[in-house]
Amino acid sequence: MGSVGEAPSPSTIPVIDFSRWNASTSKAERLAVAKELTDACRRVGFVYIINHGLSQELLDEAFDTSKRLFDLSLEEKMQAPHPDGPEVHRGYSYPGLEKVSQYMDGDEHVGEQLRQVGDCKESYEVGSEENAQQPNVWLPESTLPGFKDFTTRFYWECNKVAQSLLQAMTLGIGLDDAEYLIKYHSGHNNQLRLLHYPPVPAAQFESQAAARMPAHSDWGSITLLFQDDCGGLEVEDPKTPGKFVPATPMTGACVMNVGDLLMRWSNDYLKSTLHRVTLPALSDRFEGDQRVTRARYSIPYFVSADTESLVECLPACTDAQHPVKYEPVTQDVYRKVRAKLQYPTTKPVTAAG
Ligand SMILES: O=C(O)CCC(=O)C(=O)O
Ligand SMILES: [Fe+2]
Repeated sequence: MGSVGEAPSPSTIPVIDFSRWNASTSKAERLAVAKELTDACRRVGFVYIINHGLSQELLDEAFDTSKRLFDLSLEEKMQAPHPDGPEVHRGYSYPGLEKVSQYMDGDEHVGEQLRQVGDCKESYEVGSEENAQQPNVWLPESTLPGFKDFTTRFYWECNKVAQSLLQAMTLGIGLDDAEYLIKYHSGHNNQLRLLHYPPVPAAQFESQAAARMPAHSDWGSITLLFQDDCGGLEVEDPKTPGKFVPATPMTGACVMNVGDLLMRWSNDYLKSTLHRVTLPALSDRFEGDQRVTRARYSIPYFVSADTESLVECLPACTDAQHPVKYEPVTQDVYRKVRAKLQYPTTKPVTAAG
């Protein structure tokens, strides 16, 4: 494990004011934002986006909705259970069901061993209603009135931001066709995830019986992440492998990062960076005799290419000095290899974390 993070500095994770993209009609101004964004995605792989277009009111409602969901009893939440196995990633995952790891060789036995240390988190995944491969799993409306309506609306609002960011990146990368990336990202293969890391006695972390979310990279194209004020998200310092720096919460900002498939697509021009969730900052880490950690709520939105997309080196990312590094692969084949390691192939014995 890397060393504990130091104070964040904007030079580590850049901040981009995206109102300059949304409001601008000047080509030069848009190109400047696009270059800044692409540069951040190359150097760090992580960037704070401020003034992205989602109102604070909408974000507050998203966190309220998430809190209402996780405040339900386990029995109620299990009315929308994540289906068994790694194929469909929708509905409610109780603490310990999903194990995040960076292990990618495809050996299921190793995957099972990694799952011995449970991740102390619960989550709920929502997708497009039109994604037949990944059918949504909804709670009965009476269990959480308005949940389906709100999360569906929020999903499509996040997709608007994602599309603007992809357009800016297309320009920044230097692709001739301004719609190049958008064409592969209809939005129907994205995933909205509500995440709750419940309070846990510190001893469980100290004895390494539990973790929040170990270091990993995301699999898709880009991820937009909204986080509460708890803290704990850390990003690997691009200059010092193994050292993690905090991605300190910034009210209203979205933390954007590049995923593995976009890195591959760009012939490693863009960077998919390791990140993890540890305990909150020292100052407010523990409460009471049991030294219980604060709860954390976060909302990642994973943006993925459509399943049949053939991911082969972007035209602007190869030349004589930069030969193509990777074989073409479809989004679907790539996703299946990664998903297999995160969810057990058989049903675990208990439903409690
Ligand atoms: O909770 C967070 O802030 C990080 C979540 C994350 O990295 C993920 O779900 O891939
Ligand atoms: Fe992640």
